Amino acid sequence: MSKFFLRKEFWVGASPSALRRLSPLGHQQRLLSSLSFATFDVEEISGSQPAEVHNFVQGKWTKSSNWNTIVDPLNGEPFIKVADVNEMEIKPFVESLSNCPKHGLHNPFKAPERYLLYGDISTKAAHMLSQAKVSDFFARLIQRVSPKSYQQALGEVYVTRKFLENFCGDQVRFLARSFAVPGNHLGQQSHGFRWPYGPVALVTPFNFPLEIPLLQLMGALYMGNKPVLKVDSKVSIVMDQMMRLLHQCGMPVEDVDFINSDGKTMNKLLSEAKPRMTLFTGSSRVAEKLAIDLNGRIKLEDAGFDWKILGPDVNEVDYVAWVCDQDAYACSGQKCSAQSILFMHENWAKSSLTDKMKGLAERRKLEDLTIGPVLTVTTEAMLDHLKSLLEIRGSKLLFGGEALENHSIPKIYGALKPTAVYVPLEEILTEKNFDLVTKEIFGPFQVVTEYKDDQLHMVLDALERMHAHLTAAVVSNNPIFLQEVIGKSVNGTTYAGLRARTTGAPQNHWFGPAGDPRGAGIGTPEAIKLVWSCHREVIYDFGPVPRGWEVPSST
Ligand SMILES: NC(=O)c1ccc[n+]([C@@H]2O[C@H](COP(=O)([O-])OP(=O)(O)OC[C@H]3O[C@@H](n4cnc5c(N)ncnc54)[C@H](O)[C@@H]3O)[C@@H](O)[C@H]2O)c1
Repeated sequence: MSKFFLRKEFWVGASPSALRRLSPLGHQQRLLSSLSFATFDVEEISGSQPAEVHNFVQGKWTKSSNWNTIVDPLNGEPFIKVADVNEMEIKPFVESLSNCPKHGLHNPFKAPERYLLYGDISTKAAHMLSQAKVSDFFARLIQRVSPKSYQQALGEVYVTRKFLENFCGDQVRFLARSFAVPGNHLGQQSHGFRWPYGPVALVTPFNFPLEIPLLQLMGALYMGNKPVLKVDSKVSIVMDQMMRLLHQCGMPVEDVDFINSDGKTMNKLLSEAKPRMTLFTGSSRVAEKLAIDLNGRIKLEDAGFDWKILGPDVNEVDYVAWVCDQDAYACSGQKCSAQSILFMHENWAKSSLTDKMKGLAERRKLEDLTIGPVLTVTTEAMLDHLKSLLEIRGSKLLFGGEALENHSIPKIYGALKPTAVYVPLEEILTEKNFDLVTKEIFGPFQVVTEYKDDQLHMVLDALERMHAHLTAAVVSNNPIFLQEVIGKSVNGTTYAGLRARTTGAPQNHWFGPAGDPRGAGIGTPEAIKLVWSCHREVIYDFGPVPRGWEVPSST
């Protein structure tokens, strides 16, 4: 994350309440410039003034019989009420989806002007997000529900805006570019088209409340589908506001339904509405269940146990230590691409790398949210995991390993200092320890290990045995080393070279797992086409029938 972000010193030392006021705009200016699409002032959401999140179905905002109360992750105050649809209330959503035919809302033979419409909507939405008061609104809203530093939250808004800019003008129709191949005789030609699935569903997690749902939603719409969107209720307030912005930018109200519910109700909706395709982003546990329930009509972006290998060539130790710190601990480790395990060549182990990583980790503080609440793993669970790892022979705590202090983060969430634990490579590979060591802890937690030249095959064996193949980094400028590691691994998004990282996921490169036919992608034209459209071949065969043609004998 780079220069477009705020100067770092601007944030250092800010108290949580001061942080609320700190943004490029400042509190006063923000109050003066209320936003036409927004239904609240982001700074005013509190226990005494809770914000509401509604559902959107069949062209209208609706409430439901129950409210799900979300607590402020920084102080436990109930601060957001989400209209929670229960299993008896899903009918309008099922009906709405079933109104969309399999051939979609548009395709190359139907309503092609909608490709242009979505180019226009993207232009307008990108323009709105380029306004400082709008990007600040979304960055602050993200921070309130999924606490991360302002730079990280603004980075999410920035990537979203750049994605929209990429699909302005004619770029949406170029996504549906077809190709033709000459046939066997005059009048025959085969054409390959990108075809929508029609009714589709999109389920997304809490950690990127804007970027993941918006990028996938627009991809679905660009290709001619009608999606029902479900975002984790803890953070769905962000897409509630984004839906309103998109409506203002001209998105037809019938095009997207937006539901707030628990996982069980969503599971029922999917089973009843039978979307032709579902994109699921979240844990592997739910992903595998849905794959069965939906008979395989699903694409997945699931868990990440992401690895980084430092090759034998040691260079730029400060830089590599900083990237390790960002990869493991930015967003309190709650990126699916977060560095979960670091394999250091012994040359790096002899350098000052881990000391520098420790120093950088210790700079992180709750005041500026460079470390903060962990929304799906409790402190106790993380400390228990650490304890189990420390029981492995030869393992040791490198740094962290303690709960955060002096905070009001509610007990349902986790609060842990950035933690690294060393486990010997030989021990990682044992049958007894492997699953434990390679368990994804969705928090500020990483395993560190060391290998020698003649142990690279053991590192490669560990990669082969892992279940998730999302992101990876091979930190080396030695092409032979890179060739060896890349050639013997599968991760879908692999960074290679001295500056390699595991996180980042900007809009300009593919992000997604590999090695699984159900694997989805996000961000690029290729990702959109793969996830949100299928291939249809139309073979034109106009004739003429050759002069003098006669009925041949049967074959
Ligand atoms: N691969 C990626 O691109 C990517 C991106 C972000 C997060 N993740 C992964 O997501 C996980 C963290 O998110 P989480 O723990 O909140 O995930 P989760 O699987 O618990 O929840 C994800 C979403 O699924 C919904 N859900 C839960 N059960 C459901 C069911 N039975 N049917 C339908 N929907 C259901 C939830 O309400 C939520 O909206 C981590 O494993 C992380 O690696 C992956």
